[in-house]
Amino acid sequence: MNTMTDAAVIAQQAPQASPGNGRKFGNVILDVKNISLSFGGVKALTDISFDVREHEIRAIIGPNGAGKSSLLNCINGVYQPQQGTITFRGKSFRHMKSRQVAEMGVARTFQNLALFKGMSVLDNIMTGRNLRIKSNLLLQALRIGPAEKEEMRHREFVERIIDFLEIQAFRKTPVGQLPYGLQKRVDLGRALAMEPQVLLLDEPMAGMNVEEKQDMCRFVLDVNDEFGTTVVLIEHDMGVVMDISDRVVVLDYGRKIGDGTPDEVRASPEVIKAYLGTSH
Ligand SMILES: Nc1ncnc2c1ncn2[C@@H]1O[C@H](COP(=O)(O)OP(=O)(O)OP(=O)(O)O)[C@@H](O)[C@H]1O
Repeated sequence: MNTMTDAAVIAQQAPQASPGNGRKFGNVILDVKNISLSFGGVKALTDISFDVREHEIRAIIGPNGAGKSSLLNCINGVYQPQQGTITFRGKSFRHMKSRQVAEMGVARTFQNLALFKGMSVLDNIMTGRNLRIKSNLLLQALRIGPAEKEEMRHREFVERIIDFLEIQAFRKTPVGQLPYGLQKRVDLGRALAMEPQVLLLDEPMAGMNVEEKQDMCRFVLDVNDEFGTTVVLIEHDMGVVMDISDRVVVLDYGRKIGDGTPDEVRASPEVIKAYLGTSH
């Protein structure tokens, strides 16, 4: 999306009822406090704080290089911020491994897909169940006793996700043969297979055509609505962000310059300036 289009959406769209209106949120499930992250001399994030409430759809936006992915990577345990804390369901951490974060109930999708291209849709989504597989590797390999029953249960769960995402026709298709929009949907399915309480989506609509974006929006809203999953998403498409988010955090040069409902954020002169002043 070009500069004027982004800025135009932020500044000129007629204020509408926020999608947050009438929606019920729970307590704070994720609390990011005073996070700072540097790579050598590059300050990727400076003193970032924001919270996410249960059942909310929370967007993180900002021009290229603003620090969005770095922030998601801190929440996810991929990056370890030099300062600040992240509290997830009352448990605080700064240096947590990705696997531990995942075990606590946080799943994510990736900007650049992290799927096994040669494996089927079903097997890719099944990899999302790994954290939940209890039986040992030998029993799994031999598919005997409790391992067989457990695998059946996981397969049933994965089939439900496949139905939910309307990708039944591609169950056995190697992921690499699918159009990009469907690959993104499989990536969402893999994250959903973890039964997350918080789903982090890194540019879920990137590279999609209009129809694919509409489908993905619907799935994100349905996941949030039907499973009550809290969603934190990075997205460049301002129309999408303003349509589906309850609250929006705005970053620029690693600092937070806005935080509020879509209406509040798009009325902010600082946010408008950040978008007009960039080639993104
Ligand atoms: N692993 C890294 N090593 C060094 N610098 C990094 C690393 N990751 C990010 N940065 C720097 O941190 C800053 C923020 O980058 P980040 O990727 O988080 O921004 P972004 O908002 O996600 O950008 P984009 O919209 O282009 O994906 C940039 O200056 C980037 O060059």
